[in-house]
Amino acid sequence: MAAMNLSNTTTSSSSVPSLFLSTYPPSKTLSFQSTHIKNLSIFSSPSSITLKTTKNRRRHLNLVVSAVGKLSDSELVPVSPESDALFPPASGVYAVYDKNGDMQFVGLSRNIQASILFHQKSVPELCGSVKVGVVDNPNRTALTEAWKSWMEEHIEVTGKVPPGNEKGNTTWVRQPPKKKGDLRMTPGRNTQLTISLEELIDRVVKQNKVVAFIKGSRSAPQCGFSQRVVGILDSEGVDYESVDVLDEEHNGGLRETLKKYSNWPTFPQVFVNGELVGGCDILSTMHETGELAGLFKQ
Ligand SMILES: N[C@@H](CCC(=O)N[C@@H](CS)C(=O)NCC(=O)O)C(=O)O
Ligand code: FES
Repeated sequence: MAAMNLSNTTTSSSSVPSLFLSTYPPSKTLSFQSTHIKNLSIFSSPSSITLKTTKNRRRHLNLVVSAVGKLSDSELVPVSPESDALFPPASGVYAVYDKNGDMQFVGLSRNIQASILFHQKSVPELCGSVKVGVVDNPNRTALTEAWKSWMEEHIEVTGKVPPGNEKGNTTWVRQPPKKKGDLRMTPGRNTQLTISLEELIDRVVKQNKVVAFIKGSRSAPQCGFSQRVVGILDSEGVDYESVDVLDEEHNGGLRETLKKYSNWPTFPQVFVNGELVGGCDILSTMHETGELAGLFKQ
């Protein structure tokens, strides 16, 4: 926990009382001036000071107080995918060194433990050892300050930014999962089908566990009902195929043929294990009751 010392109280030449505070660990020295402050009461916590003025107005100062020490003073802990070195699931900064002891990356994280595990899995060859610094009061400013102080210290010593922090380097960042594309019933309008569209629909719904026939693509649904169903399937985390019934170029005639095939007049239509389950209303209810999750497990 950080402690604060009232190190000095002075009166400046303009007769405005000034207050100098220092923090321990010595992450920041803070000075404060106010014409409102005459008699002060000070209440402090690790993250803020409340100053009570003669007018009984409370003034809060949020401090950037962190328990992060210097990078050079932090302990270097060897890691490997097999090692059981456990880091705190806390907010803070971490520096990753390769097996030759060269620093590769300085990161900040809301969960140091999860971030390091992620790096160990994604780039084990670059993870030899790690230094961590927990930030006590992990607001955004405090985290950024801690990260900056480690970066600056490293740059001062080596004269360079760690390779993983160079502009454009994506080795250490989580890539958002790529959205699957939509399934197309034909390669294009000019392709002659050797089987009927009904048969093609039958194959698609029987050969894929979950198929959603929607208006628009899964990445840009063209109707609120379809959008809702895509959202439900995404949140269920199920692997599913989607077919855009509005795509006349690749799925010409599908809109009307599917209504006859399923005997269901509207879209979206969701099939599971070859059977029509329903549209937006049915899927929403089944999602809320948990029935859908059960069905996907079958
Ligand atoms: N209550 C329906 C709502 C879906 C709906 O009404 N869809 C309409 C408008 S998008 C539809 O597909 N109409 C037939 C068509 O556009 O061919 C459900 O639960 O799915
Ligand atoms: S396209 Fe209008 S409600 Fe679906």
